[in-house]
Amino acid sequence: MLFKVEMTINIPLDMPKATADKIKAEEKAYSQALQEQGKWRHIWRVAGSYANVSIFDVESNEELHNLLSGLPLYPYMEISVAPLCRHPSSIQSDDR
Ligand SMILES: O=C(O)C[C@H]1C=CC(=O)O1
Repeated sequence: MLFKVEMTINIPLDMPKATADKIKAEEKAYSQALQEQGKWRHIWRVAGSYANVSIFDVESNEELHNLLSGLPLYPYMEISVAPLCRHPSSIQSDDR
């Protein structure tokens, strides 16, 4: 199941830089592990914003929820999720 996920990050201004840097490093490792597993298919920075648009490929809504709620930056994110399905005009031979 494919989902578009938009994440906007709002780290509190009073969070110490060392703390923020640690959480960001954990987030990067978590994200890259999921990308290597094929679950986090795409991640794009939204130009001009501390936000990303991502594509996830998971087995269920529950799996997506568990992955997203495990993000180290999750407490500081606004997240929106949209389910995706195949576009009838797509020339791709599969959903990749
Ligand atoms: O920077 C972001 O967009 C937030 C977050 C998502 C993946 C990652 O490495 O950081």
